[in-house]
Amino acid sequence: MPAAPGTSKFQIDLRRHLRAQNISDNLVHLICEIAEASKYVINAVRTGDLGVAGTSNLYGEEQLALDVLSDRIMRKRLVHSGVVCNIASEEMDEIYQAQASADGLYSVAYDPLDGSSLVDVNLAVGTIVGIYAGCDLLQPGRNQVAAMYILYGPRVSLVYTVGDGVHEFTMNNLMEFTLTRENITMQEEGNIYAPGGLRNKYNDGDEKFIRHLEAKGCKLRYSGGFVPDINQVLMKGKGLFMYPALKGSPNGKLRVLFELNPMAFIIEHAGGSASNGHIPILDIVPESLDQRAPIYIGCKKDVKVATDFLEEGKAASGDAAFVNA
Ligand SMILES: O=P(O)(O)OC[C@H]1O[C@](O)(COP(=O)(O)O)[C@@H](O)[C@@H]1O
Ligand SMILES: [Mg+2]
Ligand SMILES: [Mg+2]
Repeated sequence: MPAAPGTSKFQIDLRRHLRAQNISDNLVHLICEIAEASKYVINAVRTGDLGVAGTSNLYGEEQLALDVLSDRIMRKRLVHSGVVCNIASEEMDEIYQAQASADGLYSVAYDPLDGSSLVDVNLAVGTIVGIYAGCDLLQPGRNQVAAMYILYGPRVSLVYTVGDGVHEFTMNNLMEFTLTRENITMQEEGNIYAPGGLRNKYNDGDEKFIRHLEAKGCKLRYSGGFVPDINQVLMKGKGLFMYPALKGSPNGKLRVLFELNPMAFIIEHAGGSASNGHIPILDIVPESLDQRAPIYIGCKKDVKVATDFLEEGKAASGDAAFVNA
């Protein structure tokens, strides 16, 4: 008996898997379009110009040619998908309206190439996407209807959730994404940690937390790429990634809309948790496109221990500023 189209004993493709989820045809189409766009991003990463673009993004960070090219690839695909209302990108200064509000449309917040500065040293990078129903992009991340990332590593993988399990697809020799892991789940606690930022700028609670992890014999696994570092915690199902508030940077470095919300949505649906140190990332009400927040994300127990150390550090220092951080 031949396998049904799109499936075989070994291969279930992305579109077929999405169609089995309880989501609209427009959302199936949108996620497949983003997957298609990633094939052009891969080509740019593998062969594109590594120089600077001569421009900067809304954070004042110098844009690489790859940032601008990846952003253009993603935006063009989203506009032509016909199902997108508003677009926000880490590489654009403001919201881009693809079409006026109408029923059945979605809005997309994305980082087209996270970790782009790692390409010239040949480390893994990725694209991060959060999807909302309708036209409002300044919503709490808990309102996302889908989140996904594409990881450009030794293998190209795509991870998505529409709120019913977290699933991984890997690109095959025909550049098709086929199912490789389904309903990925995190353990309660783990033994790896990815500590972002300069340690000499850590606040007391975070410094004590790291020493606790080292005393426990946890393994430091940090590449400087948010997507591969999160992917490692997710696929091993254990450990946590953190990019805390730093002395002089009370909101850390990573961006709520483009990086934290999509990853927090994925990790929570895999049974993990994500906090800014005080509340779940997904409960933050974004006030601006460029909003940043500290993040502790991964196994539930590991995140809880991190926030407990933060509370202790806050109480011990009694620092009013710290209390309100
Ligand atoms: O170099 P640092 O300060 O540890 O920051 C690393 C973090 O910054 C990032 O590289 C930011 O990525 P982009 O600015 O390229 O989007 C993350 O991928 C990573 O987690
Ligand atoms: Mg980024
Ligand atoms: Mg980026």
